[in-house]
Amino acid sequence: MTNLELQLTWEKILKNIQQSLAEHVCQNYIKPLKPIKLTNDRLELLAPNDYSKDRVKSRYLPFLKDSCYEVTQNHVEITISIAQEEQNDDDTQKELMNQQLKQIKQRNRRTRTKKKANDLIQPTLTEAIQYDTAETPMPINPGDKSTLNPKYTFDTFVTGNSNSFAHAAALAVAENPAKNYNPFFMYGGVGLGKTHLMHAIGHKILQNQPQKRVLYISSEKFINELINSIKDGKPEAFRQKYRNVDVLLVDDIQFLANKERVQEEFFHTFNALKDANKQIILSSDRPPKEIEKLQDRLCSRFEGGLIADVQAPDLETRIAILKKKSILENYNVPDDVMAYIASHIDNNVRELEGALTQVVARASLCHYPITNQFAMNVLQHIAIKNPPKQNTKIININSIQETVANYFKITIADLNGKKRNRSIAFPRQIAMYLCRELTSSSLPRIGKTFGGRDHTTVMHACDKIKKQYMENTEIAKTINKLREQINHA
Ligand SMILES: Nc1ncnc2c1ncn2[C@@H]1O[C@H](COP(=O)(O)OP(=O)(O)OP(=O)(O)O)[C@@H](O)[C@H]1O
Repeated sequence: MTNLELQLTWEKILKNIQQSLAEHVCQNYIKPLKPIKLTNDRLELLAPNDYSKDRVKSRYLPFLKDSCYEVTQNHVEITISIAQEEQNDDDTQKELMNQQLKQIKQRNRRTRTKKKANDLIQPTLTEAIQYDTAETPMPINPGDKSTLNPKYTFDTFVTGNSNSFAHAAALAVAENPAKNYNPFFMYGGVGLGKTHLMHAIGHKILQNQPQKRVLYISSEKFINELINSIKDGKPEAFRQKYRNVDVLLVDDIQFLANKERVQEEFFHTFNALKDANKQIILSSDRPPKEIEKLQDRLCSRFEGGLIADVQAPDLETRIAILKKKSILENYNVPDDVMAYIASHIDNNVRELEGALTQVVARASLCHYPITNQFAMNVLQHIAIKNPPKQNTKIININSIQETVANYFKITIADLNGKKRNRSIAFPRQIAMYLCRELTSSSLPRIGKTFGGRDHTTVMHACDKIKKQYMENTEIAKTINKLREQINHA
């Protein structure tokens, strides 16, 4: 089982257990558990501490087992251990943070007042330690692509009205670094492709000039390295690294807001690179003027080059992005499903791609065909912020039974009854299959509604109808018609 599959299955288990346990129990004891491994007979979980572990073991294990069975159809043993390392990591980080804070305070006492040192360094240090305490500046070699994501190139970037200017500007910078547009500053909302374009510029420059030193870095990492270089008493290593590159790309520069000491250092790095005719590329979630407490001298430097904004893509572009992603990832997703997803997630490409991945992963995990209805079910769980805009009918086991019974001119009592002749058994199996496909009901729940049948009967019906759906066009047509009626009746 891949990590993604494990996460998806765990999500389902969580969803299922919410029906049986109080919300505060789920929130406090079940959700903090982390799935490590799931096999046919074993689920390994990590609890955040001893207390949680004991509580879950003594009170909630049967619920976890039941939910696991409902989702996987396997009876599993559940083992819970404590996230020891994370605990240790936390302690170590706190300890390290205190040490670093102490050292920096001591050093600063020599040159600044104690109050100023605290004001300037403390927020930076605390923030840096949240990310990584082990960042130390390593110089970048000519032609080194290791800081670039190979997937983020101009070839894989889809253009539309929302990003055509940023794309054209990025391409111009990549073709002629440090000529006309220096710095190049991109801004826009979350998940709209700024990072992608930055990496694309890096790749293009290295493609044209393989000996260039190109460094992409998030501002968090930049801050970490700066803190560590101060802590280790090696500010030169930091300067060497950043001032010797040909192209410096710093992502999410808005995180420099409020961090005086980091801004100071970045100001000198910026000047050194600009003076040496090196290209600087920056991204932010807002224009320079709107970055809080950004020194005026930095703000005016950021505004001194080319600024491009990236907007949320329109529907056509969103569909094109999903098509591109499907080709790149080898997904087989019908056009109408991509259009459906694109019409429901409209302001974040990362979420858009995430939705596509979820639909594909869940379909493959549950062996369902990818249909609009299936996508709708998945999106209901993940697109809470962007609820489906069109009127969507409530579909449940009863409404499916009603449609199927009408279609085959039998009664709901027949579907739930004991008769096993083909004129009843076949519609019953189709109805079970559609319940599995169009609702999030578990096999046991479907079996129970269909006259108290066992979950294995439902499983058998679903497998059988699915096979026939693939092999027999008449049956496929019937099922498609029924789906249509269930969705629009
Ligand atoms: N126009 C596009 N064409 C193809 N993929 C895109 C496009 N825009 C965004 N993406 C994809 O969407 C995801 C998020 O994009 P990216 O990380 O570049 O966003 P961002 O603007 O940097 O967001 P953040 O502000 O959160 O860092 C990436 O996987 C990226 O490849």
